[in-house]
Amino acid sequence: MNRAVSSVRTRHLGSFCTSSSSPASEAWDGRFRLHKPRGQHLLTNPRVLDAIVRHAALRPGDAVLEVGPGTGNLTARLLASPVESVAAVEIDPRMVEAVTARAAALDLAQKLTVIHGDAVETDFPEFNVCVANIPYGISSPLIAKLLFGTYQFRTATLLLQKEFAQRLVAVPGDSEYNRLAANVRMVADVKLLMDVSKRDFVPMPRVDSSLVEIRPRAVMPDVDLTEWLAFTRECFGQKNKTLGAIFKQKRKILDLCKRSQRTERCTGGATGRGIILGVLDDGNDEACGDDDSSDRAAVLSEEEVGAFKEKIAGAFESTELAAKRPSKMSNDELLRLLRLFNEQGIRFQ
Ligand SMILES: C[S@@+](CC[C@H](N)C(=O)[O-])C[C@H]1O[C@@H](n2cnc3c(N)ncnc32)[C@H](O)[C@@H]1O
Repeated sequence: MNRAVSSVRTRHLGSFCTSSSSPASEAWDGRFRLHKPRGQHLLTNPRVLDAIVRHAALRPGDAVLEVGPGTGNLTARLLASPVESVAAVEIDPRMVEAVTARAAALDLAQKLTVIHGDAVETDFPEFNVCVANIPYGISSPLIAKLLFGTYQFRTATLLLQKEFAQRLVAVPGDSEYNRLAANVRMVADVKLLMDVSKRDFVPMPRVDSSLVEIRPRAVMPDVDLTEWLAFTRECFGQKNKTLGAIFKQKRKILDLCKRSQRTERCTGGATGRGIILGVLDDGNDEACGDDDSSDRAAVLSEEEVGAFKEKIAGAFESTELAAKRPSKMSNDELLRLLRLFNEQGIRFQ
C-alpha cells in the first residue's frame, strides 16, 4: 500500500490553458502536464463546482472523503463548507503537492489530510460522506469498494461519465440495465442529480458527465452478499438469455457443480478483495474465474452431473423464473431464485 500524508507548501495556482503543442494524452495547465489516461480532467466551471457541494448537503461535523482532488478545485469548496474535515486520496504526487499548497493558501490546511495513493488499493480513513469528481477509469471498482467494503457512510455524491451514470440508475427492462445496476440497487438507492457538459473541464474530455447520489440502504438485505455477487455474475454474463437457457449450458453446469462441491474450501478465497472489486464490472464474463487448474481438470462422473442437473431443475420447478431474462428481472425475483438454488445445495461463490 502506498500511503504518505503530504507536507504543506504554499504556491501560486495559475489559471488553466491548453497547449496545441501538447501530446494528445496531455494538456498543459501552466505548471505541469495533465495526463488524460489518469483521468486528469479538471472541473473548472465554478457554478458546477458550487452545485456539487450544494447537492452533497454537507453538515457541520461531517468527515468528507474526496477521491482524486487534482489541484483542489472541489477540495477548496469542501474545505470552505461547515464540514469537520476532508481526507483526499490522490495518486499523482504533483497533485498532492498542489492541493496541499492550495489548502495552505486558503488557511484551511488544518481541515485537510491528503493521502498519496491509489484510491482502489488504499484503505480510506473513517468518513461519513464522499464527494468527488473521480477519474472515470476507476468508477466500477471504487463504487464496489465503497458499497461492498467495510465503510459506513451517509451518501456518496460522485461525478461520473454520463453513460456509466445512466447504467447505474437503470431499472429492469431498460436497455442499460446490467449487473452493476442490480448489485448497486441491492445495497443502495441511486439518484441522478444533474448532467455536466464536457466543456466544463480542462482539458475537455470526449464524454459528458452526470452527478449521482448513492445512498446506502439503512437496512441491508438478508443475503450473503458474496454469494449474491457471484450469482449475478453468472446471470448477467448473458443477460438477454433466459435463465433456463443460461443454466442449461454444459460448461456452466460443470463449473457450478465443482464450485458447489468445494464450497467449504473456496469460501475464504471467494470473499477476497479482488473478487469484490471486480464484481461490478459489466463485461460478458461467464464464470467466476477463481477456479484453479486442478479444479478445472477435476473429472465429474456422469452420475454427479446428472444429479446436479436435477438440482437445477428442482430449483426452477414450481416457479416461472426459467423463462425470464435477468435484464428484465427485479432483485426480489433474482433473490428468490438464488434462495431456491441454495436450498438445493447449489452454491455460486
Ligand atoms: C477528474 S480529475 C478530478 C480533479 C479534481 N477533483 C477536479 O474536479 O478538478 C481526477 C483526479 O484523480 C486522480 N487519480 C487518477 N487515478 C487515481 C487513483 N487510482 N487514485 C486516486 N487518484 C487518482 C488524478 O490524478 C486526478 O487528479
